[in-house]
Amino acid sequence: MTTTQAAARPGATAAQTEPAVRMRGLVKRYGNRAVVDGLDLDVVRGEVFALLGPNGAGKTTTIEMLEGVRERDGGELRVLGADPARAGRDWRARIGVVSQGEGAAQELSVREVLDHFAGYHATPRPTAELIAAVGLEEKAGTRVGRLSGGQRRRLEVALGVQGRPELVFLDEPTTGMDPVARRQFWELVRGLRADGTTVLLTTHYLDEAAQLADRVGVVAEGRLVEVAPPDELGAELRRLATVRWTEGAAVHEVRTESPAAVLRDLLAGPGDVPGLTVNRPSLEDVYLSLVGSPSTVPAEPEGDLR
Ligand SMILES: Nc1ncnc2c1ncn2[C@@H]1O[C@H](COP(=O)(O)OP(=O)(O)OP(=O)(O)O)[C@@H](O)[C@H]1O
Repeated sequence: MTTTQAAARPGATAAQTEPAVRMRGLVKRYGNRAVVDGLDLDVVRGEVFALLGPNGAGKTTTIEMLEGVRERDGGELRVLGADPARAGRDWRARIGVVSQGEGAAQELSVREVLDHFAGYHATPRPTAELIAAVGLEEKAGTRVGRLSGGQRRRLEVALGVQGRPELVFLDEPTTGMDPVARRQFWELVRGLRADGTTVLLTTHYLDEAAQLADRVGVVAEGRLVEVAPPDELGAELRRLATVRWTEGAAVHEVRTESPAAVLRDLLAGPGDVPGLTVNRPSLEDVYLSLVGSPSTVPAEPEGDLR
């Protein structure tokens, strides 16, 4: 595993420099199988952190242990300065949760549900503001049972941030949302971050992680494979560009740290260079490589320059 620490913001006080989330050797077992297998990670206050990983990697299990709804089998855990397994109601009021597949009361309208749950918070965000933030204005009077899956997801996101939590857990928050709703949600998260809220989210959308996260952690089989800002993930892999071109029926390919030099040599020759492309691994290529799936990053150069 690589870096798990992030720098504290300059000028932060001692209380603020304590990470929002601190895990050391976190373990969860089912039978004799560790589905979370020794996670070490700090999420600093005020950052947006995205956990990425294939289905079954252990992301939800990890988040549920952080929320205090699932017991851990080993390791140390501090969330907003407390052990989630023992923390009380005051602590719970400081966190917001959007979990997978939650269901709100079917018979109430969107506005009624939000008004109802507002009563559980000391200083709730106003219902109208929440409805606008998740783009449900046209559905404010609609019964929850009549909402589409994506609209219900938006309502769950609104409920998760209603109490102005210091720390928000968002487990696959945009699953089922259309592209417009997803972008609206991104704005909501950016607004939370601007207010100083710490956000820990899981997602299968790499563009979402790249757009939102200060850092991402890639989890595979219960272990953190790498932690880095999205544009630095897989730095080793990304150093290499792939230059491709064709000569007759043959496709040539060179992986290089200095594609400009390769291009200069190629273009110095007589005539055109058909099919010439230069590619660097995308975030998706890097991710696939980190989780051990076949990727589009070529293993070896298949051809020479001339
Ligand atoms: N109550 C349970 N009993 C036994 N195994 C469980 C239980 N809950 C989860 N698991 C197993 O733990 C592993 C991790 O599951 P988890 O839901 O944390 O993965 P995930 O990374 O969130 O996946 P996804 O991307 O599909 O949501 C999976 O193999 C799952 O089958």
